[in-house]
Amino acid sequence: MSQLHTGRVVSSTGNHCVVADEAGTLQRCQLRHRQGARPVCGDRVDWHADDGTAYIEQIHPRRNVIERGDFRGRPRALAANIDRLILVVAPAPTPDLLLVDRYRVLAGAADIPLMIWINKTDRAEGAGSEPLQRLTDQQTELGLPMLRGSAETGAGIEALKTWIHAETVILVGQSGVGKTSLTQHLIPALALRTGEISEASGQGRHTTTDTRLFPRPEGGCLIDSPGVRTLRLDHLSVRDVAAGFPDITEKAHACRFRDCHHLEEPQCAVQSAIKQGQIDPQRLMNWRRLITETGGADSNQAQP
Ligand SMILES: Nc1nc2c(ncn2[C@@H]2O[C@H](COP(=O)(O)OP(=O)(O)OP(=O)(O)O)[C@@H](O)[C@H]2O)c(=O)[nH]1
Ligand SMILES: [Zn+2]
Repeated sequence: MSQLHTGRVVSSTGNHCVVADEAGTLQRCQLRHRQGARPVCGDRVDWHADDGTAYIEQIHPRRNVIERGDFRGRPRALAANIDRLILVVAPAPTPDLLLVDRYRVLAGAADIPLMIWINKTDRAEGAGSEPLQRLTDQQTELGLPMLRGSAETGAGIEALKTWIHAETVILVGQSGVGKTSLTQHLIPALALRTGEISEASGQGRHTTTDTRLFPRPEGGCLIDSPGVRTLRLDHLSVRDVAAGFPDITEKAHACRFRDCHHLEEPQCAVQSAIKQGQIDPQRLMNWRRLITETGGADSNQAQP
């Protein structure tokens, strides 16, 4: 048997994938065994060449994996062995706060720290919008990291680089917020296609259609992922949702009823915290919605 090589998956279609070695040399590989886990972006794999074809022999155990629900709600792995999830938002398109909460839950369930990067600070449009303000207030109240800047002007990028340093970081978020532009800015040698509308060709926007990992010259890796409209979390548990809402979960301990739904029960500590401006009422709405989606015991009463 020829030599066994080890590398990191930079892109995958399931049965086929591209693997990078330490030096960044790319190798197209295919799966030897069709059963079992499919390699995803960020996986470490062993491969070896056989009759001119490179085969994946095994996927190394994953430190963590980001899974989202497919159209039927079944979990689908998106990326593995991630150090940090960067949720990119922008003044425009308007931030979707339910989507933000979905990502907070997803990151918590995979045990990956989440930070928010507010992009396009060079643009006036939408800069003082209510959703963006709410989002930053929430992030501050939750004590979670947040940075801002521009992939266009480079503002704030140095601070972002300090955060990323040698980590494997995935950029996620709505379409058009600037994930590919940021990737481009952080790895200038790349020539990626961003959602610029080409006047000359009139062909409209190019958007990212697959998840791809790019090693950074300074160390670490950046994963660019396609923009999403929503994120299904049916495969997660009520406990995962609760962990994504520490503000609500902590207050709920002081509710009079242990099974309080934080609706109109007397002495509800969550409702009091909302009245005192300590919790954004939208967080409670999103909590209820996600608890229902994950099939919580509360589901029949926790309808929004
Ligand atoms: N003014 C300004 N425009 C930006 C900035 N970042 C990205 N854009 C523009 O926003 C548009 C969308 O950028 P992309 O990088 O393609 O966004 P994306 O998040 O990768 O989008 P998808 O691939 O669809 O998920 C492009 O026209 C970019 O030039 C920024 O910081 N400032
Ligand atoms: Zn309550």
